[in-house]
This record gives sequence, structure tokens and C-alpha cells, in this order.
Amino acid sequence: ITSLTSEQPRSNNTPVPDLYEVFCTPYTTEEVARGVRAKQNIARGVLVEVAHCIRIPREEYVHHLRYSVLEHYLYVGRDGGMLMALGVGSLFNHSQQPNLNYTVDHDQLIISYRAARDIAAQEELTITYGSSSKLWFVDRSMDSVESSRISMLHEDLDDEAGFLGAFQLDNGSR
Ligand SMILES: C[S@@+](CC[C@H](N)C(=O)[O-])C[C@H]1O[C@@H](n2cnc3c(N)ncnc32)[C@H](O)[C@@H]1O
Repeated sequence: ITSLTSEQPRSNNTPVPDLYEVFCTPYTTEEVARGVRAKQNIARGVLVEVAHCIRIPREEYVHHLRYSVLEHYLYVGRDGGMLMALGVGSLFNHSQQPNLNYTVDHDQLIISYRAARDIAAQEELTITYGSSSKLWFVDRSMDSVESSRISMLHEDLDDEAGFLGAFQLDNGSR
């Protein structure tokens, strides 16, 4: 069965297997601080991960989850709801110059992550949560000094939906 499966063409929404691993970060501040890094070189455009999500209705988010630790793990969903990405979708750390882009399929409750550029083995895989002025933590990523300079230059461009949740609520957008 294994060889049969691997001989079949990969469908457009099947990520390439074994591209990443979870590691302990030197810079985030959780009790167990993790990030995700590449295990091998990844070419630009490669589908790295597909995260199935749990939809959290707006009411549950507003009255419960935003007061919990999960607040720092949620993606913005539809109609004021939020999405909890399963698997490593919830473990990507933030960078102002991320090497992953992601798209949210609100109907299928799926977030797809693709390489935004060529990525070298051992590089941390990162997404952007939004502009640095809206983050709820001190950005300690390796590129944060350079990135805060760039984000100040691009502050006005950063108001799209789809980033992780907390700052958007502070921002009064729901
Ligand atoms: C979605 S979680 C990422 C996984 C998290 N590092 C963990 O081990 O559970 C978001 C949290 O990671 C931390 N984090 C993510 N990116 C960071 C960065 N660039 N600098 C410092 N902390 C970061 C913050 O504490 C944030 O609330």
C-alpha cells in the first residue's frame, strides 16, 4: 500500500512529507518554547503544511477563549469567529520577514502554508502575525531589528485580515 500511494501523483493540496521538525526556540518565552524548522532545503512555492482547524464561534471567542492561553494561538476566522489550527499550524513563530505564506479556506476549515522563498535546511519556518506595533509580545526573532525598521516603513500596508488574533481585537476591528 505504501509504494502504491507514493507512486500516485501528489494532489495540489497534499503537503510534501517530512519537510520540517518542531524544535525548542532560544527566544520565545513560553514554559516550553517551540518553533518549527526546515529539515531540508525547501523550494519557493512548495506546499509545506496543511492544517485542519477547529472553528470557534464569535460568542465563544468573545466570552471565553480570548481570556485563555489559546488567545495567542488563534487565527482570524469568518464572521468574527476564530480558527484553531491543529498540528504545527499553531507552532509557527512570527517574523516580519516570514519565509511562509498562508491562505485560509474558510469553507473547508483549512490553512495552507507555502514557502514564500527558497528556504535552507535548519532555517526556522515563520509566518507573519502582522506589523510589529500590533504584536502582544516583544519580537525576539533573529531578524527583529531589521524587521522593525521595515515594518515601520510598511505600517500602512498591514491591515489585512487573517493574522493571528489578539491584536486585531485590541485594534477594535471586531
Ligand atoms: C502561535 S504561538 C507560537 C508557538 C509558541 N512559540 C509555543 O512554543 O507555543 C505564539 C506565541 O509564540 C511567541 N512568539 C512567536 N513569535 C515570536 C517572536 N518573534 N518573538 C518572541 N516570541 C514569539 C509569543 O509568545 C506568542 O504569543
